[in-house]
Amino acid sequence: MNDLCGTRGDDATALDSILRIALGFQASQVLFAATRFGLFTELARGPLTGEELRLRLGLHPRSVRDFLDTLVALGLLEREDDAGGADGRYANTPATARYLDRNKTTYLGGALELYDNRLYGFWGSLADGLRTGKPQNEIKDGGDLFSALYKDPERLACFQQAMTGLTMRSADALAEAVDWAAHRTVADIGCAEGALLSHLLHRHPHLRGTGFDLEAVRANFERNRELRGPAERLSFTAGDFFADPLPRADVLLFGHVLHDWDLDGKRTLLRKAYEALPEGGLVVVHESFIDDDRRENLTGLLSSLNMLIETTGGFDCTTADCRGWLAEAGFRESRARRLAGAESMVVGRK
Ligand SMILES: C[S@@+](CC[C@H](N)C(=O)[O-])C[C@H]1O[C@@H](n2cnc3c(N)ncnc32)[C@H](O)[C@@H]1O
Repeated sequence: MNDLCGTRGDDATALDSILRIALGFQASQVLFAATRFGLFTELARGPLTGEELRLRLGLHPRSVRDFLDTLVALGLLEREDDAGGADGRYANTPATARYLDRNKTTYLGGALELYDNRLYGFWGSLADGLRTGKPQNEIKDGGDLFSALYKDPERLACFQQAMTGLTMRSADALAEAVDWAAHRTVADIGCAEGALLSHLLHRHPHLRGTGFDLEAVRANFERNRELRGPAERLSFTAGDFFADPLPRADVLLFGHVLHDWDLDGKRTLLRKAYEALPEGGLVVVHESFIDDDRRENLTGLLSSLNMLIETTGGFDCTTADCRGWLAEAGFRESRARRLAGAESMVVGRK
């Protein structure tokens, strides 16, 4: 009989990997707590001993060493041990310095705050979602995700910052993967704060850009434009992409928008993009597309389950699915390409 004391080496590895998945919530909570305490922002000023950090963050002495060394083991902090046996000093890694310091424009913490405050709890009822096919968030009893989120300015701001942090992963890759020199105008449909547009316009000074999103987003967009610019080439158009025509531009971007909607919604948006584009114009869809074999891109697959939790009909798709819908909408050619990490894009040419 195979009991825990008698597991062989390969069984133990298999068991470890099951346990790592089962206890994944522990690592999430360690990262959420560190973000909530502002630990990475504190360390952005320079390395600190465990005791210095404890005092700055107002933590109890009992588990602080375990907490900090867990972050080291997770690859989220570095620790330099003092040769003389005194307290080691903790420092950010290059990645946590870049993405988890609240004072940097590359801060991803908005997304972590969203996962911590909203998704962590909602995912506790994934099984109910799988049984009923219904969302498990604020719209559990009906309604639209964005109207629900945007009723509360704090939740709106948190969601928008999260979107910025997530989408900026692909900003450099997008600036390079499209032949921008052949186009003069770009509109980002469902642009959120518009950080991606700012980046593209700075990288390509001949481009003019329009952000298109719900009226509720305007103030955040304008604040972000003041921060990042370029104000003279970047405008905002308020509208509802199902009820209103899309803005006319040479290139239309859809970032993490298609996956929010059911198949009819996706097809409608691509058809409207076709209508708004000139001959030779491009539609660029970028999100965590699932790999065509539906085995590898765990981020894309989990994102699709997240659409079950968050929306009434949304789901993530493969690049092959998206290219098929582009062909149906009339686009004469399309191509797919990896961007950064789990993100890819599909480009269709009218
Ligand atoms: C998941 S976010 C993606 C934001 C951004 N494109 C990105 O990649 O991070 C979806 C965006 O679509 C906007 N949106 C939702 N419904 C909309 C509608 N009916 N018309 C226009 N924009 C809408 C939301 O306000 C939000 O900014």
